[in-house]
Amino acid sequence: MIDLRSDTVTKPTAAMKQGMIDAEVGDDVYKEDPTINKLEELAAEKLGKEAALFVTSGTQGNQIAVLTHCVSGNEVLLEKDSHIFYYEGGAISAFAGVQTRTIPSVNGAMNPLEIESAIRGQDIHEPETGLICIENTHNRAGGSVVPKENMKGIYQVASKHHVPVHLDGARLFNAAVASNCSIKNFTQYTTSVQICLSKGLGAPVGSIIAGDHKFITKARKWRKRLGGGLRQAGVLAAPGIIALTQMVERLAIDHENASLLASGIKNVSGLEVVNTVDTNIVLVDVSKKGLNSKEYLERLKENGVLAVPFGPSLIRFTTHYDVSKEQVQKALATLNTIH
Ligand SMILES: Cc1ncc(COP(=O)(O)O)c(CN[C@H](C(=O)O)[C@H](C)O)c1O
Repeated sequence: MIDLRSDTVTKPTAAMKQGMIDAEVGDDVYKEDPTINKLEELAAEKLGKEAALFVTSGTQGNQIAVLTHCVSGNEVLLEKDSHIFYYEGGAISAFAGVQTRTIPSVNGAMNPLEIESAIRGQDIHEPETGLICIENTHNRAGGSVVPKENMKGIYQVASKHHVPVHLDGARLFNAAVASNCSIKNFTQYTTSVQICLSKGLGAPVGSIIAGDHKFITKARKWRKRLGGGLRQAGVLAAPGIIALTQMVERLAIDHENASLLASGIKNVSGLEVVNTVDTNIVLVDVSKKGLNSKEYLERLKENGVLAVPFGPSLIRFTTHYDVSKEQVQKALATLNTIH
């Protein structure tokens, strides 16, 4: 099977597995796991923040950030197709007791003026705006890079109104590599940031959230309340260290493979690439094949290629560490055989 469903399917490298075996461990609830401490220090430095916290997933990281920034009854401004809104099971309301107010975007970039006009709280009838969330790269926009200038504009508006900004940076390293710039160019315009170790960076488990010391202290308590207190989890932090130190630059290969896939699909009749391929995601409209996305994916699976539905006639291909250029070329040959 050529698995293009998601970069979440990446398996740990041999170096990561060896690191897991060799990891020095301790009880992280007492902050005594040296490998987790090393990962958190490394991540904080790379993200340009005072402190960081190792969490079990991007969803947990995002939800802990909302719980830490907000109080129940707050309103959270976020992009209308963002992961926090679209894919986290309503956790933002279930756990934090906040309401969401979605903002449209162009390829994930929301208009700072539209955000400013949505900020509320002065009137007795209104909820206070507790948080503004950005997503970069933007998954449902096709892995688009949200320009740092746009993030700067949003951060300036948020700061003027004393509202924190949380960045869902599940694929932020993809944005930095695609933009050929330091990740701090993006994180400088955030109060807190979540990055995934377990997607394109290849770690088996986990994410990092980062912010100032006060934020991370509160976030650590929220993680404990959610049953996320880790014990000898250095065995999982070790591959995370390798992810941050050895797996970033190679994301460019995933981007090249996505561009190769997209340009090949342009020659397949009945298929239409609908996103500008900034990073490792290709969105394809299959409606001209006379099939819906689920039917088309079934045909694909029968022929050894996996992808995911992204709408009634839209499918998503995601390139990653475990799919080679040759496998992308094989997948293209398969796409040419499906009618
Ligand atoms: C932008 C963004 N933020 C957060 C998350 C959540 O990360 P996890 O909870 O899966 O670790 C994801 C995962 N995205 C997954 C995928 O793309 O296959 C699915 C949709 O949940 C994400 O794309």
